[in-house]
Amino acid sequence: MRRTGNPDIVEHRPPARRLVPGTATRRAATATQRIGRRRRTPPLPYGGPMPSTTTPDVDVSARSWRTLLSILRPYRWRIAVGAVLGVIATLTGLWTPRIIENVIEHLYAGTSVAPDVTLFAVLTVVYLTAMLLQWGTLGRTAETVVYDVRKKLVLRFLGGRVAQVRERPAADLIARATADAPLLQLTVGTGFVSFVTSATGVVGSIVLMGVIDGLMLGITLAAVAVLGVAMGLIMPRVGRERALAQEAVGRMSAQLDGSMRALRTIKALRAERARSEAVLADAEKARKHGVAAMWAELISYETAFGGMQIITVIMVAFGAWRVTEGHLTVAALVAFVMYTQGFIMPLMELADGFSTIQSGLAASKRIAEAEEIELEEPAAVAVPAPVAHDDDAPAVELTDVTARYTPGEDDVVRGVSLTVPRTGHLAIVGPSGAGKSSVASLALRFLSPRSGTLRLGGVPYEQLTYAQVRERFAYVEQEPPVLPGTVRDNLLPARPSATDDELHAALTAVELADDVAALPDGLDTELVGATMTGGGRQRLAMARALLAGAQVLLLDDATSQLAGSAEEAIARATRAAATRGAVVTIASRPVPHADRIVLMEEGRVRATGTHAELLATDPLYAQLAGMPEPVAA
Ligand SMILES: Nc1ncnc2c1ncn2[C@@H]1O[C@H](COP(=O)(O)OP(=O)(O)OP(=O)(O)O)[C@@H](O)[C@H]1O
Repeated sequence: MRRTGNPDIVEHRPPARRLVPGTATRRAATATQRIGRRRRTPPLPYGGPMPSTTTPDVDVSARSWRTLLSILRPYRWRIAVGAVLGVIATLTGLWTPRIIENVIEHLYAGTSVAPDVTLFAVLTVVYLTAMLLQWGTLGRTAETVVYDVRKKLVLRFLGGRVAQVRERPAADLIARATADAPLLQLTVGTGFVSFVTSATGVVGSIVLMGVIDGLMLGITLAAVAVLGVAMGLIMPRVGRERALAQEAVGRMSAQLDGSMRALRTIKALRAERARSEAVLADAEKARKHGVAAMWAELISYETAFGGMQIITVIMVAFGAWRVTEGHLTVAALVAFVMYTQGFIMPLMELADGFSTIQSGLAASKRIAEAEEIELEEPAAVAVPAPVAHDDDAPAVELTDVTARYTPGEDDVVRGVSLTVPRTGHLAIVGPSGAGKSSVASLALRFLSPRSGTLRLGGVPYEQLTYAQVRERFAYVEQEPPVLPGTVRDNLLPARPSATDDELHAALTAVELADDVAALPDGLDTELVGATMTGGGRQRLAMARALLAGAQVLLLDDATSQLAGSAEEAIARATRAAATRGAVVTIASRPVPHADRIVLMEEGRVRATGTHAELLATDPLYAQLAGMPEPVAA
């Protein structure tokens, strides 16, 4: 398998195997072609994003090995079968020079070459069959490894703890599933297996060359040892430079992702050039390390092939002398030179396998890092036991809850106690940073309390699964995003069984029905988040929340970007929802129509009351309302 420019496309190609050292298969992969091919289809590192927030780290530690082996363990038998098939193909190819030797001998002796030709044909069939099976087995396995790794990562990213997922740049995580995973494919396809088959080829060639002429083998091995040392010095540099290029491309992708998200701000600041330079600085580093890796690779191949050509010339000259001295037949010399020529490819495959495994190690290290994100709940809790909620208990109850986002940092919610009744409208109001959204995060279990208790319908959160908690809420987050897909895809997750009429009713409630009807494909129009107004996204999210019909409608600044009739429509819908269940709105301004208001400041509940009560008694609330402070204060 070879890497192509596209990180997701990895060309399947069996490791160059030797049917005949120096013949069709062998010649097809001469040094120049190999280098040329690499140039045309550069290895992934230069083409795919590989974000990392850490400093470049090319550590190939025992831990990386353990990780790589544990990722590949489930496929070990299939990889072993591939390796065995590769060994069979290699051993088959090893006999070819001996057959040629026999053919020449028989031609000199005037005897029939039919048995040799027949054997050659049989070995060719065996070789082709083994290659076919090896390619098929490894290709399939490699694709399966990538799929399984991607599946694990996607499930972890979407099923992981919110705080842990959010603290990592999204582009970084995405790259681990998209760009790192295919590197394992290469490791399966060419890495381990080419190690085994190449070693077989090298050992087999040595044995057969020794059978032909021990002295010539000795000289060849001495020369190859010198070459091996040179290659050993150069090849690790290839791996190092590749990894550094991967890191740089990764940082570039994170930079570009952030800049694209802030496109309008960047343009308004006329900062396009500065941002482009910041992105391209990493692109330049990737280019620099890519070129360094290419040169190291080029030098190693040039050294290997140049060296082997020199060895071959020496062997031809030395062998010719041995022939004239009567120590060797011409046929044996031909066979020996063929082995010499064919010797280099397994050696280079060994080196190639080494650098491929290094890339696989780097990739598995990053994949393992992503797998450190803890899942909210193990798969075993997929079918939770039913819970008996107390019908008389409040919808949600927080008792003396304290929480923080990062261990060692300040608490952002401090001893908060509040009750959300089963029906009615509760508002949580406070200045920016007061901890209002953090309370919502606690209620939705995006954040875990450090102390205190949360209850849902009288049942402590610890006795509920995350899903059991969240099914009771319909949530509109601050600046809600558009989900990938159509209008319908954006609504149905709230109630998969909803009919078109129900979808239209929800859209009508937020005054979005006419806009959707005007779209080219109505409900089935693909939405592009970037082209939707903030108000449009809020109304769509509100429609989704209304459709869910959950017990608690939790709205975090849900109308901040709305005005006029749309805002009034949502206020109407909210009032209606408050008669059926609980509505909790979070706002930084007073909410006059709420039944009860909890005023928060610096993570604490500062006061509780109705709008009129707080307006009359609390200076902060009055200040938020833009009114003069109460006289009593
Ligand atoms: N994911 C997070 N990681 C770390 N700290 C956070 C995180 N989210 C919020 N905070 C911090 O927690 C504190 C409370 O923030 P929170 O968003 O809950 O306040 P808020 O009252 O909702 O403010 P706003 O109205 O501006 O959204 C702030 O100091 C904020 O910086």
